[in-house]
Amino acid sequence: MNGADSEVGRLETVMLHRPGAELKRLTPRNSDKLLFDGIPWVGRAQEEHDAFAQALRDHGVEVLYLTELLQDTLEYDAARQEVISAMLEERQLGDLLAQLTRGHLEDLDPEDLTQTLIAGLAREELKSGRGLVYGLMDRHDFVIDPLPNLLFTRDSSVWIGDRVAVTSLAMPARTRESMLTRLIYTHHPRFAGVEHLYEPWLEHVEGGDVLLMAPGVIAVGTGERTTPAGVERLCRRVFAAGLAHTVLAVPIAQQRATMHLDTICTMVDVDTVVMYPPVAYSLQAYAVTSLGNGELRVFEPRPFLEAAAQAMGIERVKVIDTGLDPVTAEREQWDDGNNTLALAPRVTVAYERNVETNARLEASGVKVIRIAGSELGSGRGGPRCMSCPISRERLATFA
Ligand SMILES: NC(=[NH2+])NCCC[C@H](N)C(=O)O
Repeated sequence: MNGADSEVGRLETVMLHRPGAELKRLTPRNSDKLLFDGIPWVGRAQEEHDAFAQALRDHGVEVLYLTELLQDTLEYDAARQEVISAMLEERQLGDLLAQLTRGHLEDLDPEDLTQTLIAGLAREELKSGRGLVYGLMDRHDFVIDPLPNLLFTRDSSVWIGDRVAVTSLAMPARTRESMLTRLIYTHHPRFAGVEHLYEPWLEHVEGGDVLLMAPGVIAVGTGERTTPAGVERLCRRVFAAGLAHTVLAVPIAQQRATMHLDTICTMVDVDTVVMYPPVAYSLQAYAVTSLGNGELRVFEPRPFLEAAAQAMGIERVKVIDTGLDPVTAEREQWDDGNNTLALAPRVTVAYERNVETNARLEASGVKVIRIAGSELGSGRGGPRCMSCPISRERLATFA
C-alpha cells in the first residue's frame, strides 16, 4: 500500500532520481543560482548514486526512478500537453519564442521530452529560432532551465498517510520540480486514485521540512524554505483529511546550512533522533491541533523535544549523544551527517564521510549503512534528501 505514517517503518518503496545530463549544465557562473556548492564530477556522482540505490535494493527496498515514471507518464497525450503548457506559462519566453519552443517540445518522443524537461534546453539546442527574445539571448542561455536538484526527491513530494503532498518549492531554481512530480502522481497508472494533500500553487512547503515523528504526529520546519503560511495551510489540510492529531511547527534558522528541518534532525528509531548538537535542546516548537471546522488551536512554544514527546505519548524523545566538539559537529552537519534515511527502526543509511557521527550512531546500537557522497554531497543533500519514501510499513493507526 502506498504511503507512510512514520520515518522509520520498514521502507518498502522509494522514489529516487539518478542524476544525469542536468548536472552537466552546472558551471561556476550558475551553480549558486542552481543551489550547488561545487561542480560535481557527473560520472562519479552517478556511480555513488547507483551504489546508494543498490544498498537500498539489498535491503529489500523497491527503487522507482523518477525519470522512468515521468517517461511512462509522458506517453499520455493529456500529460504531455499539460506539462508543456504549464512550463511555457511559467517560463515567460514571449509569444514567438514560446511558440517555437512548443513546436520543438511537441516533436519530441516521451524519452527525449523527459530528458529535456529535466536537463533543460539551451538556446543553441532549439531546432529553429528567430525573433527578438531569441536574438537577445546568448546561445548558452536556457530556454528551459535544467533541474539539477531533482536529485533531492525528498523535497518535491511527500507522502503523509495514504496521500501525497505535492509540494510548493520556494527557490526559483526548483519550482518546476513539483510540476513534474504532480504530473506523475496525476497521470501514472501506479498512482491512480491517490488523493493529493497539497498542491504546488499553495504557500511554500518542502518535503525536507516534513518529519513524520509518529503516527498522528508531524513536525514541520519553517525557515528558508517552508513558510509560516505554508505550515498553517498544511495543518489545515492534514487535519481535514484526518491524517494527524498534532502538527509541530518548528522554526529553524533561515540559512543555507539549515535549509530544511532534516538537515539538523532525522529519526533513527520510533523514539530516537540524531540531531545537530548545538540546536538539540534549544529548538522550539508550536504544537498545533484541530478545534474542528477548520479552526486551529496553537499552543505556546516549548522545547521541540518536549513538545514532540508529549504529542507522541512517550516520556521522552531520545537523542543520539554525538558528543562532538563544535567544529566537528559543524563540519559533519554541513556534510549532512544528521541527514539519515531509516530503512527500518535502528537501520539507517548515512554518508560514510561523517565518521564521528556514524561512530556515535553505531555505539548507540544503530546499524549504519554507509554510502559514498563526495560528489552527490556538493548539492548539499544527504540520503534522506535524495529519497522520497512512497511506501513504508505502517507503525499503527492513531485514530
Ligand atoms: N531535504 C533536503 N535537505 N534537501 C536538500 C536540498 C539541497 C538543494 N541543493 C537545495 O538547495 O534545495
